Amino acid sequence: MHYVSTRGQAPALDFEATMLAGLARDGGLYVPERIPEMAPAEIAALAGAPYEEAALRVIAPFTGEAFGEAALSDMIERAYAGFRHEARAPLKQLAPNHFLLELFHGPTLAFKDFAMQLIGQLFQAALARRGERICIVGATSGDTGSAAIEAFRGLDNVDVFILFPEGRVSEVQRRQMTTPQEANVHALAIEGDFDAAQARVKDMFNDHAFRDAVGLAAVNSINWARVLAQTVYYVTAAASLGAPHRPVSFTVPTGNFGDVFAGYVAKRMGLPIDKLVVATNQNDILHRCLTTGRYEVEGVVPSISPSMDIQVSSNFERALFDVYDRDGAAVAQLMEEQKARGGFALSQGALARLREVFASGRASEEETRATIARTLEATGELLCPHSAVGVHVAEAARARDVPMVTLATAHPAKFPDAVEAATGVRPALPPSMANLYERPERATTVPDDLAAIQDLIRERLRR
Ligand SMILES: Cc1ncc(COP(=O)(O)O)c(C=O)c1O
Ligand SMILES: N[C@@H](CCOP(=O)(O)O)C(=O)O
Repeated sequence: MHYVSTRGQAPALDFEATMLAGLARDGGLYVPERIPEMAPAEIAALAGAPYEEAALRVIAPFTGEAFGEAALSDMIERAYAGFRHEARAPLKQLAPNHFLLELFHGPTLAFKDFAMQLIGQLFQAALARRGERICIVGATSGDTGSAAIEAFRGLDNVDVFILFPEGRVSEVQRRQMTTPQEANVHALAIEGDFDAAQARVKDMFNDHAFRDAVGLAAVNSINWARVLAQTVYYVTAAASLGAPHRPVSFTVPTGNFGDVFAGYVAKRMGLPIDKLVVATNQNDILHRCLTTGRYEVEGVVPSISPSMDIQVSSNFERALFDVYDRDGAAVAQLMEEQKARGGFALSQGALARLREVFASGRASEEETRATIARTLEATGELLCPHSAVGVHVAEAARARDVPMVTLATAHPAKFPDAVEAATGVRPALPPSMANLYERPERATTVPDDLAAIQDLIRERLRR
């Protein structure tokens, strides 16, 4: 199995090299040369199967020769052993034909753990075999950072630098990143928003001398392995609702488009997904784009769902690659336009092809708060604000005869202020995090300046 860049100019790589590379050297994102398909009988066999078995069946065809099946199976077992729910990704019914897929039972209370716990294992196996060390630099709007730190803390062949937007993550998210005391963990508060942080990370990958000198690696959904691991829970959810014999739709709270793109991969593998509904908060560039055909970056406006406060949505590039018939030059030109002019117009054909798969909607702050309150009252389920954006959009988008699954992407206790303001109920952290507020914090504030951040990283690596 080989992977190609969405901008068409980087060499094709196998799975392990793709995972270690992160961003392609032409600035693009890696995608599989072809998507392996699952036969209907294979999908049906996963109904009720343990999550780990489904993960092995979904992931193995993408990893090729990189890991033997037994080794991959062991890594998957270890990755999910620390989840607090036996089903890993349980489905709960909210209303007739509307289900919630709870993705927050991992160690850091967000869906990121599904991929990060696994790629922690995959990285360690690859690095041990190669005798290499890496320097992870990630950007986060709150959840990727804590999940990455949890997966890589304390490893002696990995340094983890996480750029989070200063003052724009919840206190729990910040403390999850600033309280680990291991020397290989570096929490950096950038004076800018998530888009700035992600742009600086991509700048570092595009500075090939720096990239090679420090052994740069990616844990954002820049890394194909992240997207791949997130594909699994679409398959388990659909199979338990009757796939392949019954279509299912998903509503996905969306920011960087990685999670919903994982759903798209599942659809391409043969999962009978009717619609993938992109749910945005007031930072609604994706909803506007799917509505008007124009992708126009506006300034990020902070919201009560801060992890989705994103305007430059990295993985949209992967979807564009497909709807532009895998024409890397066309995608590179759109990305250039976005960088130079802050936006681009989709061709009519590309827009039509996107709309065949994706629908979209947006939730205002008020609608998000009202959904948290209403859902608690009607179902007893306490939603985090991101999941509430999803539920609000799903309620408008769902068809009577197709089950809708809304992804619950984080635990409400990560956003206690917003949840309490909406409901009067302050969600408690799980016991493992009970003393989070007492632990000492450690973070360095950095300007939104590439050279300054690179200097800091070089200096920390020299110590
Ligand atoms: C809690 C939560 N919900 C939703 C999202 C959006 O996911 P994506 O960026 O993959 O679109 C994020 C951030 O990634 C998140 O942390
Ligand atoms: N919401 C994310 C933003 C980064 O997304 P990623 O999937 O590309 O890592 C976060 O919480 O950090």
